[in-house]
Amino acid sequence: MSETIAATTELSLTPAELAPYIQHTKIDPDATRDEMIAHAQEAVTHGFNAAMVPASWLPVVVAELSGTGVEVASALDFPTVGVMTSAGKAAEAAEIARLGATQLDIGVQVGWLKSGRYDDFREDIAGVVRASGLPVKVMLELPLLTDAEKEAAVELAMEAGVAFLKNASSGQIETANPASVRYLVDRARDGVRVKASGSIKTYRQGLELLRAGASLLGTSAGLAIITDTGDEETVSY
Ligand SMILES: O=C[C@H](O)COP(=O)(O)O
Repeated sequence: MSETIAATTELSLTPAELAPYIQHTKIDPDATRDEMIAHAQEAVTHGFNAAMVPASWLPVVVAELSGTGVEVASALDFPTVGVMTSAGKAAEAAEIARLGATQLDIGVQVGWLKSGRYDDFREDIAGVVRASGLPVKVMLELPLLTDAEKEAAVELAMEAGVAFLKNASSGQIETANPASVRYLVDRARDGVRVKASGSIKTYRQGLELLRAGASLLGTSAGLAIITDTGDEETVSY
């Protein structure tokens, strides 16, 4: 996995050099077996950090990526994000690990946080960390939270043992932006790192997020990003 990048505006990478930071994501519900295999092969060909795929496609993708060094990531309780029971999440997490994923993204129960159920919120995440034994990336859905809830969510997630803090699950919640990345980077400790996610579509956008301190970029536009020459493109958040 890529090393943490110190937040710096000096970071200079070509579009192709962003590949080792990109989690190449394919979560379309109608993706076919051939498309999932092609997706895995793209991850190898272009040197992406990981192929991120639905759990139901893990057997196919794990077989395709065996011995390549490309991480196989999956997500549970997605795209609904957070609403499965804690027991259901833990069971699915164990199954995802058994199927050969090497990383796992998970939603959080935002409503429990907002209801003050902090112990339940933490244990919901911790149960997945324990059951999977995998590095867990927690999707915090920052725009849905008040300032106090953001502070609590970050702290409780780290207490639960996550490996990565992630600003949001998708662009429907938040377009990944440097301010959210810096917010998480400033609070991450004990080796916890930050994954940026949500409508990352251009090279310039990806580079800005890495400069803000993100260690990984989750995106379904990996191919477009590494071939993007749009230096002049402006990014609005
Ligand atoms: O973590 C990865 C996200 O699901 C990426 O989705 P997106 O490219 O549609 O924003």
